[in-house]
Amino acid sequence: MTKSAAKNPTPPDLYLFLQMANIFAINRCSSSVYQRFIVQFNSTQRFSSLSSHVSKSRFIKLNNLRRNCSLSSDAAAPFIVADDEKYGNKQVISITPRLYDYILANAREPPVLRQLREETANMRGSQMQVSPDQAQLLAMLVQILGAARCIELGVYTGYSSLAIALALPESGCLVACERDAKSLEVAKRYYELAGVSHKVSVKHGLAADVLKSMISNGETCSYDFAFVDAEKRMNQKYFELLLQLVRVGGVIVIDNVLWHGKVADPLVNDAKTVSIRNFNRNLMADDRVSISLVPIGDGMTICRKR
Ligand SMILES: C[S@@+](CC[C@H](N)C(=O)[O-])C[C@H]1O[C@@H](n2cnc3c(N)ncnc32)[C@H](O)[C@@H]1O
Repeated sequence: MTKSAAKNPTPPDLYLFLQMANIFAINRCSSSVYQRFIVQFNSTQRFSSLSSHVSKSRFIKLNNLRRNCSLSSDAAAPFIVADDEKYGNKQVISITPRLYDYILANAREPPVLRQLREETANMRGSQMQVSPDQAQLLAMLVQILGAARCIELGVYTGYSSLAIALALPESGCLVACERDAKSLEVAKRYYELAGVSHKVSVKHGLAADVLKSMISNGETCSYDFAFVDAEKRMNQKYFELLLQLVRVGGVIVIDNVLWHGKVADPLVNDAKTVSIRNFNRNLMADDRVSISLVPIGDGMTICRKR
């Protein structure tokens, strides 16, 4: 116990607050999660004087009391879990806005992707787009695999599919599946602009139906890479169909597996969150694939078919 903690012993409510705060802080310290936590804590009415006015910097400082953290006085500094046996004394950092700016400044984004991102920024649903660092990871996976045949479920205006298409060889192909015709028009325009439309086979329809028809067409085990970013409650179904379409050694990447941190929050039990949580749990036990959950963007799990 530190000297100051000994002088001012932590009241039980504050201790509870700090324990809960720690749970959130080891996830991404996004302001939305943080704000929700404050709202939930407020609703208990047991600590309103603290919770209604606590600032993000205060939150981190409070947290700091309970852990041995390395933290600069700047509230924008990342939260670092250190010297904690629960985490094997590893350093695990959260992504603050300042650190995220740095990550984005170190992500390479082709000018045509940037143009698409900027055009989409004013459109409804633009927050659904993968981030430039995620797109860079997808392109990297395609290149490492030497992938020639890819599938994407959930195109929206085409940001992630364009990143994949740009990484494919000239003879490569991407089956890009989307149910919304309007956003597909934007995607098609950018495939043209980027000179990759010959690589992209656009499928306007429901993802599961498109996958089933590909299986019926005898395309099983003929794809190298798939990216899943469509209806979240359908992830398990998509995964089962994609396992048939992807070859051994091929890769399936699923987006939004952290679902803004809600999967780790036992108080959140809406249908989408429960579905993603169950999907993640099933994947853990699925020995048909090797897996790696990467905390990039909203969380992506990379699965390699065994
Ligand atoms: C998260 S967004 C995709 C974002 C895209 N990957 C990008 O980076 O720009 C999800 C998209 O999936 C589409 N979608 C949702 N359910 C679908 C389904 N059952 N079949 C096909 N597309 C679907 C939505 O219309 C939406 O455009």
